Amino acid sequence: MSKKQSSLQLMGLVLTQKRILFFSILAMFVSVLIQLVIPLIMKYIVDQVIPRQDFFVFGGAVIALILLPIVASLFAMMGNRINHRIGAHVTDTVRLQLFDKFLRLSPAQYHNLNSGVMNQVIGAAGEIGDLYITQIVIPFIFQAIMVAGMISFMLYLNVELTFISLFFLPFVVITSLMLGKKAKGLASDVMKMQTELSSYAIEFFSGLKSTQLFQQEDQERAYQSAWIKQYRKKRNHTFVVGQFAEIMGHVIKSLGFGAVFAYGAWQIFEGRLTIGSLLVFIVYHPQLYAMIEKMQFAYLKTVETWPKTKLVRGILDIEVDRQAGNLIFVETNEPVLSFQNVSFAYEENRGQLSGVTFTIDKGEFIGIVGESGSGKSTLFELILRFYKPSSGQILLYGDDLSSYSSQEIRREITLVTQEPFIWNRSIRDNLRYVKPEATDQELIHACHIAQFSDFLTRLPYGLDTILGEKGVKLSGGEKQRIGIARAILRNPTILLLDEPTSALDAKTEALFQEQLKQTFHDKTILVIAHRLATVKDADRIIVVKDGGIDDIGSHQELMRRGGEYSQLYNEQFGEKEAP
Ligand SMILES: Nc1ncnc2c1ncn2[C@@H]1O[C@H](COP(=O)(O)OP(=O)(O)OP(=O)(O)O)[C@@H](O)[C@H]1O
Repeated sequence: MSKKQSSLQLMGLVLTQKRILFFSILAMFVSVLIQLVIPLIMKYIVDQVIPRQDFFVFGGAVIALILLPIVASLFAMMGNRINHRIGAHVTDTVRLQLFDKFLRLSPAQYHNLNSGVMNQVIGAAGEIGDLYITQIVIPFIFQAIMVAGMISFMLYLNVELTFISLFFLPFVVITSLMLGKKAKGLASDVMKMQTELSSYAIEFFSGLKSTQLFQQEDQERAYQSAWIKQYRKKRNHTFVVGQFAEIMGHVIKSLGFGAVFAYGAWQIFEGRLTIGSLLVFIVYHPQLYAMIEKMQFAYLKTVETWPKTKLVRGILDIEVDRQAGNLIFVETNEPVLSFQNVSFAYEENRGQLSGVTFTIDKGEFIGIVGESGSGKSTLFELILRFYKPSSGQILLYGDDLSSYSSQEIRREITLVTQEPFIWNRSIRDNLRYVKPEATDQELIHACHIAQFSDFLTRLPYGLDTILGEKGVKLSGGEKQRIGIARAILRNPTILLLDEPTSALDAKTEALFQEQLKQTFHDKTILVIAHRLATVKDADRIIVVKDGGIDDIGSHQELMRRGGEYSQLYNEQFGEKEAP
């Protein structure tokens, strides 16, 4: 999507409210018209009613002068209320659009985003809708109408005096443009600092234990205090720029007012202008500049809001993969999973896989081993389509993985990681997260296979026990068993296990494996493990080395060949125990 299209989207959101926008414009227009008419009534009183001493008309005109501003402000209020509704609509819609986009980002995309960006963007959506659209964009339209109306009336009354009044206008424009440039740079710096703080706030509590353990409280405090100091400096600078714009506005307005008054008086002396007309100019001139000041403010705010609008647009413009889809894997005689000369790198020269080729048949139990950082988890990331291979093909039942949507793939393939994510909700909710319609019986059955039942029965609130943020109230092994129970509930065609039992004791792990093989006897299971005992009984073991496949075979075959696997095995169990 091009930038032009997404910026149109924002205005498009305003236009979806065109019915109420019409009433807002109407209300503001009536208010503007009344305000423009008031000085003309004053002119009429001064030039015609007072000289005629017509007290009846005078009384009526004075009542109109009192009532009209009240009516004008009522209409303005009505317009503002509608504008707020439009702004709220824009905010809500943009927030939801952003959230939908966040939900669809791939790891490659969100790893590049700072974690504070989410806070910033959600806040920015509020600013764009509530402040920018409501208080800047829509009022700007009326201010422009009002300025045009005033200038037309002024020209009609006296051309020379109008030009004198407008003489100072270019100065306002020049100051705005100059200050706008400065304000834009400052706003961008302020936004970057706010994003930094949001990220820091997110990390702060996760890292607090380490901070205390390594006694780095002073360092954290120093970081905060440096941030506060720098932030205050930038904010002060922004404030000074704003104040400078205000002062310049007053100076220009006063100079203009003096010039209009002096030139108008001189024209009265010469009999070329009535007192009433000068009165109109005296009222219009400050009003005109007040409107222009507001437009200047709108410009500066637009410039200030620009980095945030750009950020929101940037997020909305990120292209995401096709997510939805209802294709079902059709089991064929083809291997369930096949890597054909697959290569991939997260970043240039980082985390490379190259020329990976292997085939897995339905119902196989496959172990994956290799040194830390060799690329084992990356294989799973590619299977689940969190990343795409840079070359080669991954086939599912003979079809290229790219012909399935990510939803279709993740419906059939499930991953259990070493540290499953736990929500600060009950055990029931954490389990049902993967299958909302699961009955308690199903949950208990899954917990039984995951060797979690004993723990569950010891809890006073059972499935209703709340687990704390990120599962802080659970041990590593308990968290892993929740992860395993979730996978069992999903009942996938292919189960990927990435060190799912690393925190379990050997006895519990053996019990779990036995249960797993029984329950998933017709499914394909791939297990990554450092502890070779976990995969020793697998049908085949894939040995990964430096981003490539070193060897594939059963435990006995690999031991006989005496390669990387036998070395790893001997390191763990000693030469004596090797078969
Ligand atoms: N998101 C990422 N961006 C950049 N590089 C990454 C990313 N994730 C992993 N890597 C790199 O890719 C390489 C392979 O990582 P991977 O997690 O697949 O290894 P592994 O064999 O599973 O390691 P371990 O046994 O320690 O879990 C590593 O060098 C790692 O630093």
